Amino acid sequence: MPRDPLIALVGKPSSGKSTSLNSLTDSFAKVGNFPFTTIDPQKAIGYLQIPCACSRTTLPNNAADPPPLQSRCKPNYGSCHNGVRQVPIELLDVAGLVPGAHEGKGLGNKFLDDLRHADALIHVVDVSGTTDAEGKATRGYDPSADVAWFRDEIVRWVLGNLMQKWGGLKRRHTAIKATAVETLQGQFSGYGSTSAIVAKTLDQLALKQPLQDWDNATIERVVNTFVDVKFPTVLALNKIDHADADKNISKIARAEKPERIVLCSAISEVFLRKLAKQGFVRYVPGEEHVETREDLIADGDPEGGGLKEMDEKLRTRVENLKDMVLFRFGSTGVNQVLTRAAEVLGLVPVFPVRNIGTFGSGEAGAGERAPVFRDCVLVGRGSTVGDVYRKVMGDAPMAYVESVGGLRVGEDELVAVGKNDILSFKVGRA
Ligand SMILES: Nc1nc2c(ncn2[C@@H]2O[C@H](COP(=O)(O)OP(=O)(O)OP(=O)(O)O)[C@@H](O)[C@H]2O)c(=O)[nH]1
Repeated sequence: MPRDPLIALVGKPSSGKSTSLNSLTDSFAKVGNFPFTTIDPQKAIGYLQIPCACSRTTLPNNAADPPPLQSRCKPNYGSCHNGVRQVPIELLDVAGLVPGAHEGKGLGNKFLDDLRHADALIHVVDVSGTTDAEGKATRGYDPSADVAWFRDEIVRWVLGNLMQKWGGLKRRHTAIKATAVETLQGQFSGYGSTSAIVAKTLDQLALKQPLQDWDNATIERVVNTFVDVKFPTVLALNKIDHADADKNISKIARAEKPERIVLCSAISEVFLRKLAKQGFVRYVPGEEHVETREDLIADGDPEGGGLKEMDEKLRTRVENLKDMVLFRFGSTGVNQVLTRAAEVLGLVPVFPVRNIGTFGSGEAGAGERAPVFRDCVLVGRGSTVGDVYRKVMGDAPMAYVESVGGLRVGEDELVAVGKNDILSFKVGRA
């Protein structure tokens, strides 16, 4: 059965991992329950924001069905507000990595061990340049170096392990006439790899020589590509509120693909949520607008929305944060970090419903209409209808699967956003 996707937060000490994790997990919007039964202390629950199926669907044969489906969207897990759904997703908090980790420096081995479970990484980079490679306080450090050495540590770890065994592995490969995918997967399964991941790695390289003829440079290319395929990474350039951040952001942005980069200020998000909880501001996580009592009074509400008055110091901090982060960058960026990680991972949200005619699951209360789209599961790119069936229904025998309009879909069809992503599963004999 496909397991739930897992995104790991990684980075050197003091880059802001804990603060980022807090800002991602302490969602003060009412988010309800989550579906993961065993929570280990290293895991936390984040909420991925996606457009909900309720925002794009009307009931078949009754396009004008009142009330709109959005008002009846009641997720079992997470929440849905105005068609934006927050879907729970597991995050892994990984120990800080320092250069030399592949030789066991710092918490190196523990870090690399933890990494095996991750499907994608969020690399939290301190873009202010105020911490050195080991996380010690400094000024003027170049954080683009972190991006390079960090990946290099993972590559050297995998490469080191592979080279130790290469001689024997090559002999066995030739003796049993294995394919390159079989031989490499035998070595890479320990990193949570699958044959599909190894096959994709080799496809990308399109190597001409057979495995037994690979030279060291070729093996290194294979490992580099494998690391990119197995650990797709988003760079969360954190601490953008800091005055020194701008020049560092430009340097990294010039060297990296734009889709890999997200700018964020985790501390600003944590601060705004705290102020909102304490009743000083109105703030919806992830949005540009922060409203204070003064703002609301100026807008004509003499009660100032019931918000508390801030002292001069607090007011100045909030105004600075608006200028330095929200106006300049549009938001604190933390929600986009997760959205981008889900994108690089190619996650597809699928909505299983009991009744494909009404999109409902469960019973309506007296005088109420049945709730819709109660469930949403996240599956990886390339997942089939059958994969989702097994994830949701386990080993129960499949009779058939229906998509919108009552159309039957085959087990091998791929699920994709807007296509076969609302499904109803029927158990039993076809
Ligand atoms: N200016 C600024 N400081 C931040 C931001 N995020 C975190 N910090 C500060 O950076 C320092 C380190 O943050 P942590 O979240 O503890 O970093 P960490 O990566 O978890 O550190 P370790 O636990 O040592 O691995 C703290 O003093 C935070 O307040 C940010 O967005 N802006």
